Amino acid sequence: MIEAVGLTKRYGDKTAVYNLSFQVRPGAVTGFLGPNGSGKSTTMRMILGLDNPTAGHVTIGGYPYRRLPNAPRQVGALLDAKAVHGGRAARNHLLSLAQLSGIPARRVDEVLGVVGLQDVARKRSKGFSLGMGQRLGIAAALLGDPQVLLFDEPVNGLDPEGILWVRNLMKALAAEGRTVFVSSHLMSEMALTADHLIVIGRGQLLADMSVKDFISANSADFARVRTPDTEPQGREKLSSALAEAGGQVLPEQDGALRVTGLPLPRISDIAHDTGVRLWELSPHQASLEEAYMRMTQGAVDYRSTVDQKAGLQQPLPPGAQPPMPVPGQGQPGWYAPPPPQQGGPQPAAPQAAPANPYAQSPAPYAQSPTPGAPAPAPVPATDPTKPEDAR
Ligand SMILES: Nc1ncnc2c1ncn2[C@@H]1O[C@H](COP(=O)(O)OP(=O)(O)OP(=O)(O)O)[C@@H](O)[C@H]1O
Repeated sequence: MIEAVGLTKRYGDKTAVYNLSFQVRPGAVTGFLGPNGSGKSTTMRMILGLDNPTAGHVTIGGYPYRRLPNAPRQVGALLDAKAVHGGRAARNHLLSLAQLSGIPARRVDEVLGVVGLQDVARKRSKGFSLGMGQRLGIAAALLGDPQVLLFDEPVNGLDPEGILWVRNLMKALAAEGRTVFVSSHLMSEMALTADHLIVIGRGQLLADMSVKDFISANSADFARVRTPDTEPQGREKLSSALAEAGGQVLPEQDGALRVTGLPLPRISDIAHDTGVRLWELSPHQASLEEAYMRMTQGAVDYRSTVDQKAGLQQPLPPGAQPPMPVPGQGQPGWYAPPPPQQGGPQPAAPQAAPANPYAQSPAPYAQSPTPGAPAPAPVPATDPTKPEDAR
């Protein structure tokens, strides 16, 4: 098991990871999600003892990585597939790693077979495609037959067959009782691969829960309603009637309406009463992708101006910082409407820059996983996560 407690990393005045506490348990694939620059790689490097935390600590099987007995046999990692000596043949690269860790040469041939590189084993890796490089990195991670595996973006550059192979490999490793911690940007892939999710934004924990709970906690059930394209006035009439009845109505890009807060039979009755014909009335639940977008929308460091122009993101006033998202409280956006207001938290209204957008209370789904675990680092009076530059 991997356990992080109050993990914090600062580079100068940049806080890459702040007060992160979580556990990664054996026998499951745990997905590690977060927008670009949210601190995933930094966290993985601290787990592997490649970076020292500024505060807090992280252990594997109860030990910091550097004090773990026989670490290469216990922990395998793929961090950067390009970090290989390109002039060396794939097999020689693995052989040198094996020799350093006292792993027999036959294991090298075994893992080459597992990742499907046996036919190019004697070729120099500098000629490898991105996908072949990923496979070689995965082979290196598997070399010591470790119980704990970390993969940073393992499907980068893989074709659909390669992605399926990685998915099955991760699941098989977890089914053998191993601890599998895998970062990815591909939400749809995580939905198919991971059992559990740890989501971070700007270095802070946003969610620590099963994939199923993540979706139901963050996604909103909604109805898609479509009126005949030839009758735009019917669409307007229905929108007003639905809003009057307490529904929230948002236009979809294809001209349909996205309605929350009203059950399907009620929508049907309202359409009937207003004399509007329907071409579609269908129930939907936001996907993992949508739930993730909703949760991290305020924690994205880099966003395209084109997204704003296309209405995919709420434009912010000049110089304003987006508010940090609070799980369960959606932020207005194109991806999914706010959840129905049934006594739950009210969705956040579009906001100009709050005085201190990052000084939020802990996310409701991000409690420390271990009751009685050591208290995380105290929150300093100054805001440590404030980015150096306005993005
Ligand atoms: N060695 C370093 N020196 C200074 N800043 C760093 C260093 N390493 C990371 N950072 C900063 O810390 C933040 C987190 O970076 P990190 O690479 O951990 O994010 P990430 O979630 O892995 O991003 P991505 O998904 O884009 O790979 C970023 O703002 C990054 O610029």
